[in-house]
Amino acid sequence: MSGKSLLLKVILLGDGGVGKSSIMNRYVTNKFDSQAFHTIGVEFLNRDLEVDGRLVTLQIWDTAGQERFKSLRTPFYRGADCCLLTFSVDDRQSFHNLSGWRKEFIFYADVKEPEHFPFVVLGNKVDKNNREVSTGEAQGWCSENGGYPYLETSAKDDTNVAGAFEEAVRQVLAMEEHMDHTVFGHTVDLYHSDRSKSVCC
Ligand SMILES: Nc1nc2c(ncn2[C@@H]2O[C@H](COP(=O)(O)OP(=O)(O)OP(=O)(O)O)[C@@H](O)[C@H]2O)c(=O)[nH]1
Ligand SMILES: [Mg+2]
Repeated sequence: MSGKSLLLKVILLGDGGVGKSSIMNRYVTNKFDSQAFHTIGVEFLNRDLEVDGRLVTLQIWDTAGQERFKSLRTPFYRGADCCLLTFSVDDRQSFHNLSGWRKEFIFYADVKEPEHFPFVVLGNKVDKNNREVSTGEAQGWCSENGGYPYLETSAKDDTNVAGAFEEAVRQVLAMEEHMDHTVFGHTVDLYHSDRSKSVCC
């Protein structure tokens, strides 16, 4: 296990009321408030964890989902290592809005290669029995829209909350590994292209 802790910024996005603050608070403080207030702007909390032998400090950014707070949240998207796109399984509209959230994130975070960015999709409030979005439908959207991992959570019951953040870390680490290999590949390519140039001139 490496002794050095890696600082990762993960950001929770999704409609107002889907449970973003509740997920963050459940994970960091192990508390749940059944009458939580809407977030205004952004808030963040840190938590250390270990994933596959790597020590990680997660900086979790919780954003305000209500449309009227858009200008307060978007300046904080830059530098995020992973984005947790969140909807509530008892709210079909929040599921339909996932594409819009992804688009907003890519634009304001200025993501250069959106197809390689680690998104994770969370279907929250699985403890409720008035479900409007099935597991299969959500999984279908994830596989058609970039092959994102999908996790069903309940901040209330503490279902899969830790698992969601661990998955986020795994996605980032996997991406880093992929980038390392890509950079190595490019180095070799550049070497060859330089040589061919010198032959030409
Ligand atoms: N039953 C149930 N209720 C939940 C769950 N998560 C959150 N809630 C409730 O849903 C309401 C909204 O939760 P929040 O965490 O404030 O939602 P949010 O996504 O942060 O909303 P904004 O800050 O407006 O963007 C609150 O009353 C929570 O208690 C859950 O897993 N199950
Ligand atoms: Mg909130």
